[in-house]
Amino acid sequence: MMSGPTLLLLGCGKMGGALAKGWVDAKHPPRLIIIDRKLQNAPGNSVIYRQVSDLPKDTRPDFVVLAIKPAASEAMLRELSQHLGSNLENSALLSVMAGKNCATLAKASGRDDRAVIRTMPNTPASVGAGATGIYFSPQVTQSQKQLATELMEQVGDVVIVPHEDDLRSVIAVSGSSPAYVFLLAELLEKAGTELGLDQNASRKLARSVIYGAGKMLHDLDDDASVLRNNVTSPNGTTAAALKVLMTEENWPQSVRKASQEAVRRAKELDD
Ligand SMILES: NC(=O)C1=CN([C@@H]2O[C@H](COP(=O)(O)OP(=O)(O)OC[C@H]3O[C@@H](n4cnc5c(N)ncnc54)[C@H](OP(=O)(O)O)[C@@H]3O)[C@@H](O)[C@H]2O)C=CC1
Ligand SMILES: O=C(O)[C@@H]1CCC=N1
Repeated sequence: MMSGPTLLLLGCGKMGGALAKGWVDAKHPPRLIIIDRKLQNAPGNSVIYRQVSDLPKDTRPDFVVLAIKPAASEAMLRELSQHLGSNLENSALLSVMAGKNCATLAKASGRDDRAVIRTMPNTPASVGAGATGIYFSPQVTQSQKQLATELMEQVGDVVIVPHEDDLRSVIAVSGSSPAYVFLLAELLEKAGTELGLDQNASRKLARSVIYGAGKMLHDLDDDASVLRNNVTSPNGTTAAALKVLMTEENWPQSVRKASQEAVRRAKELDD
């Protein structure tokens, strides 16, 4: 990695906190300055302030990382640009927010031509196993692109997308979807207990299978369908179960509809 950037992280909640934890635990941790109302969320080696007005005025971040709710972002950026003045001149914005496009964020930061890196990470970043989609606005320099890519690669896999709107599809595929996987863990655990297993045993098995299947998908090159077929003995138990799940109106339709709903909501948030 090039010399570590200074990050000003706005918001250290679920996503900002996951990134901060991932970065602090990474091989080349960036210098982390955090603004969050809940002061207790800062991981070790970072500096935290409760609000923009507490930040030293000579702070010169390489990246302002926006991890607050989209609705709060413009006001916070306006306040930051007034507070830091010319010290914000060369900073790029790095948004992880599901909403607010590059142009809106640049404008709120006081410069229409501000470099904006829009990303869509996910909470597995907290354990270095994240997946992030990145879009670079035309103003982002080559060295900013490299720094931002390396930064997100420290907490997982990175995909760079050519169009800003592609980030909505990234939200559907990897931003929101850890929640579906956690839901699957909940449902498997519940099904196991309903079938008579002790709850702790069911919980352990459900969590372990998702980890194991995830590790195979991560470590092996085989298509997911090949891995699925390897489990599916002809006329066996898996075939019987998949007959239910793979019926068009069950998982295929549900996953398609859920993805479309995530994209619809992302469009609403994206003004
Ligand atoms: N959660 C996820 O899995 C993902 C979230 N994102 C994006 O990340 C962003 C944040 O989401 P998430 O982390 O879930 O939300 P959280 O509410 O958990 O985190 C936001 C944090 O910022 C703080 N905050 C907000 N405004 C201010 C302010 N003006 N001054 C100081 N602190 C402030 C909040 O404090 P308080 O609670 O007191 O308001 C909170 O601690 C969203 O834009 C979302 O789209 C992207 C990918 C995945
Ligand atoms: O639910 C949300 O809006 C955010 C974006 C992706 C995951 N969480």
